[in-house]
Amino acid sequence: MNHDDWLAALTGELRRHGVGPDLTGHVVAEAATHLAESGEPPLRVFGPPEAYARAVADSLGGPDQRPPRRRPGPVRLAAQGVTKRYRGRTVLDRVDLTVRAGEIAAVVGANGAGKSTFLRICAGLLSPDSGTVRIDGTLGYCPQDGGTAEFLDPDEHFVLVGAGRGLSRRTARRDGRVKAAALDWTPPAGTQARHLSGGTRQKLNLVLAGLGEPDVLLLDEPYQGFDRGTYLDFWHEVWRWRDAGKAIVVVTHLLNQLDRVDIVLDLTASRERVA
Ligand SMILES: Nc1ncnc2c1ncn2[C@@H]1O[C@H](COP(=O)(O)OP(=O)(O)OP(=O)(O)O)[C@@H](O)[C@H]1O
Repeated sequence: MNHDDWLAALTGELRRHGVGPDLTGHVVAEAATHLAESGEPPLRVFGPPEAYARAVADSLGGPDQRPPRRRPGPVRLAAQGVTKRYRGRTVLDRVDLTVRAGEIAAVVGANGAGKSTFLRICAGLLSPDSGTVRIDGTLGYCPQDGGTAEFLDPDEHFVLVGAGRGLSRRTARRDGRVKAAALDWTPPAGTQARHLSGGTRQKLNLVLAGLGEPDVLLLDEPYQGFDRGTYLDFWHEVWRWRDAGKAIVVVTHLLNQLDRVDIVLDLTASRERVA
């Protein structure tokens, strides 16, 4: 089944499941973008259109559809009125987000909606034009790409980042390797990051984000380049973090993940609302 046939079938299935025309258009456009970017066959990326449409429809069904979880704890991340402009163009307009210990928030929106910008502001790497972000606790950040040092091998990354989080060399290496194993990855000793595949570098990025068990995890589309098995491992790791009382923010543009999270911040919708 080619991309166009799959997208046409998805459109029909979404409508059959009672998804409205606007949201159907949005979901189909997102899927088309992802397919174009990944270059993979649609059946491999999303599965059969009827199953994907059902998952999307289920994810709109409200809290009953979500996996059971413990009661959330104290507020770990509080973003209020975050506004960012680039060359006079408003990318983020008074965005609010509150995430408590034991909660997962998804930041969604079309390409260019400002998801990465918002996460970089939350990570303290970028200043907002107005608004505030308060983080209570330690922080781990997994960038969309480029978070690794080309000439260091994975163990050297663990030691370097671990040192910043107060871990001894030995503990950092061990923690890094345990977290890598959760993603079904054995870091090769002596292989510099520049020689790792894109998906493997993302695994390294993700392991680094979680090193030392920070209280708040900011993950910017961390699963890009992951194969299907690793992708599932990734969500198990995120749920484990949630059960351990972490506050997690995951940037994504795949709507079929929304039933896996507790809070959804749709930046497209927020911009449309204030327009
Ligand atoms: N440093 C910058 N200078 C000017 N414009 C920028 C800068 N960084 C981002 N932008 C613009 O701000 C908008 C939001 O970018 P951002 O990367 O946050 O979006 P995104 O939602 O993460 O997109 P994607 O889904 O493609 O990753 C885009 O239009 C982008 O071109």
